Amino acid sequence: MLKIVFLDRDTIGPSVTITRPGFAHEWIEYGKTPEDDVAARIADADIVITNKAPVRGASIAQASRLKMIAVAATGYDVIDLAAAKERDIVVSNVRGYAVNTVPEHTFALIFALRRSIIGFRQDVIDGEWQRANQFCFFNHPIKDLAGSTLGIFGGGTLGKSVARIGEALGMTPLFAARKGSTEVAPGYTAFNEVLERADIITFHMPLTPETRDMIGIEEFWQMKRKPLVINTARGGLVNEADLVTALNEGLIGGAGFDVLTKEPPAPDNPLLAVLDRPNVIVTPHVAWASDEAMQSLWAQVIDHVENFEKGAPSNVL
Ligand SMILES: NC(=O)C1=CN([C@@H]2O[C@H](COP(=O)(O)OP(=O)(O)OC[C@H]3O[C@@H](n4cnc5c(N)ncnc54)[C@H](O)[C@@H]3O)[C@@H](O)[C@H]2O)C=CC1
Ligand SMILES: O=C(O)C(=O)CO
Repeated sequence: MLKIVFLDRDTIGPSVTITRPGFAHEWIEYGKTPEDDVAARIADADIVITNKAPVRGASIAQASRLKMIAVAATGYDVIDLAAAKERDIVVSNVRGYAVNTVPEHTFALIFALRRSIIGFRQDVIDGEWQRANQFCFFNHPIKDLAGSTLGIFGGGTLGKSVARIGEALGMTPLFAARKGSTEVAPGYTAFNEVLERADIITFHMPLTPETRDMIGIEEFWQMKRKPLVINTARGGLVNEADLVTALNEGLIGGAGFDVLTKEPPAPDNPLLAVLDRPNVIVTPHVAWASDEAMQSLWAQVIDHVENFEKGAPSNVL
């Protein structure tokens, strides 16, 4: 009987019904699994399910029965793919489930920052409006999205969905070509040109060795229009210390981040020092977490596990 170990049930919201595969199996479920405990917990597993608990090479090496890793997410940066491939371990991820939730969260951050919602809300709480003695109170910038340029880095499922919403709002989406690439595919714009022209920059690509620290101080200086910088993809794409420098030096108009290099953030994360600014919003990695999306994610996880058991693995990385 196949033994299935689910490492981090608690990262999937409590509203989600955790269904199980239809074939006979042994099921072991943990609420969360610290990185140091992964190896011991998967040591005799045939199938591992993980959302964010990292399955690195050292753990894979000790898991002699491991045949499949089902990633309960689109991003698979927590898995050592090379080590899994070497052992012919199937790794499947979930695709397309976040096509509404992540773009909607992205635009929630964009709207809030572009219209200074956080600052205005605080002003009313602090009594500023009441003291101003006029029917409205201007204290923060407000800009329309219509007519603005939306720079999108990552032209897959989520990048395309963000572009569609942007177009519906009267924005001009520009898809950025890969950093350092001399060729610009049709439908894409050179990386540096997007940095220069965008009023809003948003990331929708995986974290890989190639994309880590893709945006640092050099790139912030190229952002001529002082854009809002939104990251609902992965922490690590943007260098966080440089982001804070860019905010301090006024190189960008604001930052909306759903993802950080370490989650939850370490006490020395530089972004923690600027959280109270009206042009900074950090949400706790919840862009994916609409009820609808999480339930659909779980249905895909079970499909991939069942397909693997039938000998027809799906969404293989
Ligand atoms: N915050 C959240 O809750 C969530 C975050 N995500 C993140 O969003 C990312 C994108 O998701 P999808 O659009 O569904 O994935 P996708 O696989 O459909 O699209 C990713 C795109 O990034 C491009 N890409 C890969 N490496 C690149 C590079 N070096 N430079 C430029 N482009 C590159 C690919 O060609 C592809 O077009 C995921 O990898 C995941 O990390 C996904 C779901 C939820
Ligand atoms: O699907 C993803 O990549 C997520 O980050 C959700 O956990």
